[in-house]
Amino acid sequence: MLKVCNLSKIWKDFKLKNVSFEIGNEYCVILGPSGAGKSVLIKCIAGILKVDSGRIILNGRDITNLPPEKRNVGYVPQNYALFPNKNAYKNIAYGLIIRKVDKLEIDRKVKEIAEFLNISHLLDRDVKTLSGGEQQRVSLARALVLNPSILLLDEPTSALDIRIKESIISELKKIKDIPVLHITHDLAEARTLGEKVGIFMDGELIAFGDKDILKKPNNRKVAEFLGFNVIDNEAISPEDVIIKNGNDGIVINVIDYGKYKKVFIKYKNYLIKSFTEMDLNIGDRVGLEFRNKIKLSS
Ligand SMILES: Nc1ncnc2c1ncn2[C@@H]1O[C@H](COP(=O)(O)OP(=O)(O)OP(=O)(O)O)[C@@H](O)[C@H]1O
Repeated sequence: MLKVCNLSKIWKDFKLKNVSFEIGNEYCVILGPSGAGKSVLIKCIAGILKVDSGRIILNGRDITNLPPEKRNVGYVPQNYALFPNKNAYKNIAYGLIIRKVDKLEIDRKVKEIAEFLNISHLLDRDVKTLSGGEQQRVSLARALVLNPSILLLDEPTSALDIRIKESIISELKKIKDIPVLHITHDLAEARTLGEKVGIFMDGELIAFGDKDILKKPNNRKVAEFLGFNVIDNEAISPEDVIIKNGNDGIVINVIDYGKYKKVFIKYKNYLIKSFTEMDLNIGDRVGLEFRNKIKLSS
């Protein structure tokens, strides 16, 4: 279990402010826009950045001031950070060699983890010759082979195309027996993987809980970040804005996704987003019905 209590890291132009949350052996996705401080948070937990205040407790052990190698965390950075002059096998084995694990045991562990991540056929390859998705798997294997008490993933799929991304996501779903903390700006990833979900903005964790928080935002900032329409103090998902004949608003933009369209409608002083299969054009007048309104606390 990971317990983060009142964590702060302060620079002149950026502050990570009193971040607190807890995760058990579950998959937690922290979602936030670029620059929110997600990488700073994960680097503090990995021990790459020193915190200014607060505590990090992993399985009951206070790791706040321990060096990275003493924390037993598996950290997969955004750029994978593989050793370019070693093959995949040596990259994966590196941490075990440093720990002076027996050679035969290293071989067994490397092969076992390579099989788990479907990279057995790549072990002899120089990592420079591997694709982004393959490098990503090697980096993941290098972290997992050390039996970490937690896996920290910094935007693990951001550099991958959609097909590779889906296959990495299915590998990530297999990790069950340790907490996984995955940071991303991709809402779809949070929906697919997150058992727990956090929303991080301007250095603050502004929402945290079960993945239901993605469907039921409790405040305006969260609702807007998740793409909800916000009218007065209510949030309405674009799927819950029903377009019909009438004269409530005027279409100001249409994005055609083939089977359906995303439509932007000027309604009173608001810009409303909705999806429709109707054949609408800019300038059309439409009627609107709002379903499943969610009351916002602020
Ligand atoms: N060593 C540092 N010194 C000063 N400021 C830093 C340092 N590292 C990060 N920052 C600042 O902290 C802020 C948050 O950066 P961070 O990389 O955590 O964002 P992020 O949410 O991970 O964004 P992205 O999704 O783009 O990676 C940025 O404004 C960044 O410039």
